[in-house]
Amino acid sequence: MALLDLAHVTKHYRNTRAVEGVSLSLEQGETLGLVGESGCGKSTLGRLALGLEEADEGRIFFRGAEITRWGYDRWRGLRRNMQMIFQNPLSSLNPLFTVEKIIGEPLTNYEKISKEEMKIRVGEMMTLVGLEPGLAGRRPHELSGGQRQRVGIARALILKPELVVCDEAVSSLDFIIRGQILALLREMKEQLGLTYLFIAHDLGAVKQISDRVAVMYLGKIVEIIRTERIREDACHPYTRDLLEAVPVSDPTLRKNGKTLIKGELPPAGESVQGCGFHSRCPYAERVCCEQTPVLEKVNPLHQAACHRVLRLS
Ligand SMILES: Nc1ncnc2c1ncn2[C@@H]1O[C@H](COP(=O)(O)OP(=O)(O)OP(=O)(O)O)[C@@H](O)[C@H]1O
Repeated sequence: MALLDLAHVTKHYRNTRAVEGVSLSLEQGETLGLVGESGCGKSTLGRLALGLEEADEGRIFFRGAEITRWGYDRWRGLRRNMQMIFQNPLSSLNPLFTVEKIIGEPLTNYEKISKEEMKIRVGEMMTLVGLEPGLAGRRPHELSGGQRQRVGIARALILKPELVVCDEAVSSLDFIIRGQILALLREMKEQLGLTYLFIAHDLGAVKQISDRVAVMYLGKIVEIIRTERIREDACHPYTRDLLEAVPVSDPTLRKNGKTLIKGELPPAGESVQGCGFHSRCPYAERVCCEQTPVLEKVNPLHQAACHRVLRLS
């Protein structure tokens, strides 16, 4: 049984179709990467998975139990099992709190424990994520970017959750620190038996940590593929474009989460007839402008939503 299942989940904001009929499963212990350009709906999908947003349509299951319309009290019980690691720790960590208080806060919210026990558990967690004990009394602005992200990770993991959504968790870090934090996330996953939904606009980071990759475009999943086969087998033209954009080592070529893909995204909220990618796709044919392709199996471990690919396979 999957740990998390999303079935035909849709979320629209007033003018924006953020998530459109997405179906996804996360197996216990896997890391599923979710990649796509800024604004394609990745964070909304992550928030829906954690019950931080309510779906307009579709169903969400955790360990087979439907949680789509759970009220606050039932969610509170489940939420300790589901945590989030954010992109910008400086804005997600309370600037007035010490490291110890930030990491210990979920414990005081969910468990009745003494101050001494809290200190011990926070100390253990700090050691686990590679933070010196001497940093316990510091505040977020007194830490480096990498240390702050370690604090965010420690806070997310202190309740020993099962599912962790990492939302652009390494995107604001420089290359070396990014590698260290990815290594830490991998290590924590092994030690604590975690399952990750790893969200990023950068396929390079996603590839380094994920078992499978789900590619999102304009609120829809357009391809799901095992990471080890992505270079060889990825067949959706959008995924191929993302792959082409990966090896760019010159940071000036990749800014603000934008890839080097040609053409513009249709305006947010605009309903697109046919395949959402057709206006940017070099292979688009008439059918692509008229009919929306659905996500179908290319083989048992690979799905794609593309008229051309499905006709050729
Ligand atoms: N609370 C909200 N109210 C209105 N529109 C929203 C809200 N949250 C997200 N959106 C819109 O929904 C779309 C998807 O946003 P989302 O943040 O999920 O995308 P994303 O792929 O995570 O992009 P980014 O990496 O830039 O955060 C965007 O057009 C965004 O402006």
